[in-house]
Amino acid sequence: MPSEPTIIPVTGSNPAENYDVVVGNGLLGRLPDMLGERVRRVLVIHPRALRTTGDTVRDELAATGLTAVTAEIPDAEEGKHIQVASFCWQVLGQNDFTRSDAIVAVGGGAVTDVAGFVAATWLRGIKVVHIPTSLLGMVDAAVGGKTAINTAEGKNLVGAFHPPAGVLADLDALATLPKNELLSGMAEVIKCGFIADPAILDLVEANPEAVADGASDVVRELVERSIGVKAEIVSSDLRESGRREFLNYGHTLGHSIELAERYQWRHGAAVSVGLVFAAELGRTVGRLDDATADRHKEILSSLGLPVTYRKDRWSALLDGMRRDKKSRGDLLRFVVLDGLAKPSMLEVPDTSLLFAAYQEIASEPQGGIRLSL
Ligand SMILES: NC(=O)c1ccc[n+]([C@@H]2O[C@H](COP(=O)([O-])OP(=O)(O)OC[C@H]3O[C@@H](n4cnc5c(N)ncnc54)[C@H](O)[C@@H]3O)[C@@H](O)[C@H]2O)c1
Ligand SMILES: O=C(O)C(=O)C[C@@H](O)[C@H](O)[C@H](O)COP(=O)(O)O
Ligand SMILES: [Zn+2]
Repeated sequence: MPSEPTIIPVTGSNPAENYDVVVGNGLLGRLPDMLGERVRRVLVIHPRALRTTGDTVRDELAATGLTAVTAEIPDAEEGKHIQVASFCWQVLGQNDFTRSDAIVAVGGGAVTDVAGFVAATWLRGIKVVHIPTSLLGMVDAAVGGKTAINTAEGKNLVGAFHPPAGVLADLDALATLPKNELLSGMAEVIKCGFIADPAILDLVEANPEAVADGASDVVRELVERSIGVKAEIVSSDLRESGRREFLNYGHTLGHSIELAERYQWRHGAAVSVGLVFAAELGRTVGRLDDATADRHKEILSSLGLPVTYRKDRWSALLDGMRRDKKSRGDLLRFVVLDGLAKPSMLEVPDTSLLFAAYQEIASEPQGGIRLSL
């Protein structure tokens, strides 16, 4: 017997920004209702790797009488490029998409980010529904309305806040997700554990095998708890004027590593190192206790996620971190913990503090683990 879906509501400052994140199995039949009655044309954006899934979604929509077309885009970070957005704008234009039409994103976080960006910009904003197919997409990228593409200078440097009309997190998709991708998504799950819901950490530590099995009840509970953390935070601060910054825990260094690695590391792998760095920074400035700081390295490495980064890249990493969105002028700002589930901001005018924390995670150049396909 398939279990009932769980519905996690996200609210905005006006009712047009309210939507549901549905978690469960076999959810595709809910898509037409989520799109709403006025939609006539739908563009399904998917990566090459998920052509069959994209076609299934298109056919399902066409069977309900909608005009449904697909746009196949490059896989992973190669999709988060201005030329890919431009290609999607061209498809929308050639198919006469109006303001009452919609986009459906089918794929991992890279796809929901770029498809969300296309939806935010086409005619200054049309509806988007996300169908995340990776763990990371389900627990993080598809929820909250941040959309983005990368530029040569860094990660997510161009984007908009554009909440979806709904999210279908269909756990059946995890059946084909490679294990390293599932574990990469666990970095964001663990982030949620450290910033807001320590029960997540207990669950991961108590169930090492189930965590690596996308069909397990433990994974479902982790998905729901992580979405719960994100939904609660973005409902109170969609445009990141305050506590939404806490969701960026581990990302200041993480994004800089992704750039330094020319996006050959998965986001979750880079965030894993970034989380350990942020914990060391918290410890270095005397805010975070040893046990909680050490727990970062222990739990992430128990999943095979990387917790060190090559020591010869510091200067490039520092350069990349200056372009982090939390920076203000010359001032670098980091999310640190004052204790478990007590995130706060740390302004760092003196980069020697950062260098000291970096020494705690620095390894010989061959020491990094590559979590890419
Ligand atoms: N907008 C946000 O709030 C937010 C939050 C977190 C991360 N992100 C972004 O999300 C991206 C990372 O997302 P990701 O980890 O999903 O990476 P991804 O989208 O690059 O997908 C990883 C790989 O998994 C494959 N894949 C996805 N679903 C699959 C499935 N069901 N079966 C088989 N293969 C599948 C993809 O084709 C790709 O090769 C980054 O660009 C990151 O910046 C955005
Ligand atoms: O939703 C948020 O806010 C986050 O920071 C979640 C992050 O996991 C995510 O990677 C996000 O895309 C990072 O945003 P950015 O503003 O640092 O580009
Ligand atoms: Zn992230």
